[in-house]
Parts: sequence; C-alpha cells; structure tokens
Amino acid sequence: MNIIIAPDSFKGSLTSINAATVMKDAVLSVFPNCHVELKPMADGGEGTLESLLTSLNGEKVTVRCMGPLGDYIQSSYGIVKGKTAIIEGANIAGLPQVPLEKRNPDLTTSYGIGEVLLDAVEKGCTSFIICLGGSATNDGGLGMLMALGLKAWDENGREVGPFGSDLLKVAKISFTELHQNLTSLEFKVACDVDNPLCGERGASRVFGPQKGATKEQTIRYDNALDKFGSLIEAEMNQELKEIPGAGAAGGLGFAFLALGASLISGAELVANTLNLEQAIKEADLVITGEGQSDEQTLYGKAPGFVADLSNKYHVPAVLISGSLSGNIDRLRKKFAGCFSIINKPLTLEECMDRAEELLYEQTKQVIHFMKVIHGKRK
Ligand SMILES: O=C(O)[C@H](O)CO
Repeated sequence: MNIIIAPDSFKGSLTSINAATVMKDAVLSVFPNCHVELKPMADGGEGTLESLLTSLNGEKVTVRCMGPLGDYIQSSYGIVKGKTAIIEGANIAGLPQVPLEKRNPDLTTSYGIGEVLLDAVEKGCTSFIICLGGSATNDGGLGMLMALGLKAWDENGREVGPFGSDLLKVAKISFTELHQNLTSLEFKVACDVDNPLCGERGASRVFGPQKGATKEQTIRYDNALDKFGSLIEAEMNQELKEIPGAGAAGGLGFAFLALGASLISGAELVANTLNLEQAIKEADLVITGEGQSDEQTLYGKAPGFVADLSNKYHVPAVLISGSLSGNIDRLRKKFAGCFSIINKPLTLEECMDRAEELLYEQTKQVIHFMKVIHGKRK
C-alpha cells in the first residue's frame, strides 16, 4: 500500500508539516508496513512561504513593515538564489495578525505588502513569487499600490489613505508617481482561489465575512471594488476584473494584474515544487485536509487541488479536516470520503488546542475502516 499525505495547514493550530506527520503516525499505527510519503501542501495562504522556502532552499529575510491594522510589525519574506523574492501576503496582512474582535475591512490595509516588495527590490530581487490568501484585507490592493506610489483622491479632490475605509471613497487615481523600477520586474502571483474581483463569487461577498464584514459591508465593498477596478482598467486600457484569481486576498490579485503580473494557482505552484502529481500517479490512496472545509475548498484551495490530481489518476482522495460545513454533497463529489476530526461537542478553542490528538484519532479511524473493507475484499 502506497499512501500520499498532502494536507494544507490547520490554520491556527497545525502547520501542514505537523498535520502530515500526525496523519502519517496514525496511518502507520494501523498499517505498519505501508509506504507513506509526505507532501505538505499550501495554496498561496498562510504557510506557503515556509513550504516554498523549504523546497526551493531559500533564505529567510526579516523586515519591518506596516501590519494590517496600520501599526508597524516585524515580518519576513524569502529570497531564492539572490534574485527571486517570495512574499506571503498572509504573513504581512493576514488574518492571524488581526484578533477576531478587531476584524473589520474598514480598518485594514495591504500597505505593508508594497513596503516588503520595495525592500526586496532594494536587495536586488527582480523576480517575485507573491503568495495570496488568508488575508485580513478587502482594500483591492489599494494600500499595496499606494506603498508603490499610486495616488488616489475622493470626489472632493482630497487625497485618501491606504485603508479599506479609504477604498470606499476613491473617485480618481494616478499611476504617474509609481516606483520607476516596477516595469522591469517579473511577478508570478500564486492565488489560493480563482474568484473574480466582484459579484456573487467576488472577493467581498465570498471572503468578506471571514474578515469581519457585515452583510451591508460586503455589498458596499463589492460596489467599491467594482468602481476602483474600473478606474484601474481605464488607466491600463485592459479588462482585468473577471480574470480568475483577481478576487484573491481581498482584490490583491487584481492589483497585481495592474502591475502586469500573471496569476497562477497557489496549490499548483506548491504541488509542482513538491512533484506531487508524479507521487499521486503511483499511489493507492491520498489523504488531505485543512482546518475548515466548505465550498471554498472547491475554489482552488489545496485539498480541492489535491483531489483533482487524485481523480485524474483514479486514486481515491480522503479529506480529514478540522470541521466541515456548507454543502458537503459538493465536497463528496471530489473526495472519496469527507471527515471532521471533531468527535463530540467541543468549543472552537478546545478543537484547536487538541487538534493534534483529534487528527490522529480520526485518521486512525478512517484507515482502520479501510483496512477492514480491504481485508473483506481479499
Ligand atoms: O484572503 C482571502 O481573501 C481568501 O483567502 C481568498 O483569497
């Protein structure tokens, strides 16, 4: 039996490497002689920098930059072979940096991402892998673009700032003071989702609520992103809002398109660096998982991508996640089985504290069940 274990991180409790190791221990406790290969995944969101730096042998650089709430924080990015910078948005303006009670798209900014980018340019980097997902912002990349020199004004001609609340006021923009070197840089933007900028599947309506947006705010931000998007499209003389991934990280995908970036699937980028497809081709079973699975899992998140690859080679993929919600029937179309690690009523805090033990037990249960079925078939 050859088993590939390719989970994403269980955000806030286990990194993808931790989760994969726990799953492996559980598998080996049932099938001590099977061959298990670990492929810790990421999809552009939290953990992608770590995963890429490990597989590409890069160096970590610490940097001071503006955090999502406007105060200065210590963050980090990666440099590979002296010229490619890997910048993870979630590590600079991500949900982990904003406590639940402070989550509000009005109060957050992606400004720090632009500052980190400039730091890498100063250090001689000319190509960039930008990882998007797990952001705390819904500013359409206004903050990031402002750090690079974009200017924006409200309808009374007053210059606006870099926060979400400023995006709501933008009536005019100018790229004339944009940092000179930007045109010669190459950007690959790894997105965790393939959503467009606006509309039903857009950044604000789908991902706004996890950033603290009320229903009313999601509608206001959807309209504001549409307007901001049109201003940028007019400057660029290009249609960008509908491009898959434009809605990643509160519209940062779109802002990078305005800098001439190409958007790619974050899961695909990580999978390619890990040679995942080849490993899956030769596997009997694939196990994946993440902190919380719902329909967003199908929009390009790591477990959905792992399932697509497994289905391509008719290898069953099992999903074991912290929790399952939404339309689980849609998940079941991709996965041979979907399981939550929660085995009795527990608070979110208890689940996160006990994630390792719960993941071990549920993985063991699933594998044990498979062993019984396998034995009966023989
Ligand atoms: O950051 C976000 O908004 C989501 O993870 C989608 O990219």
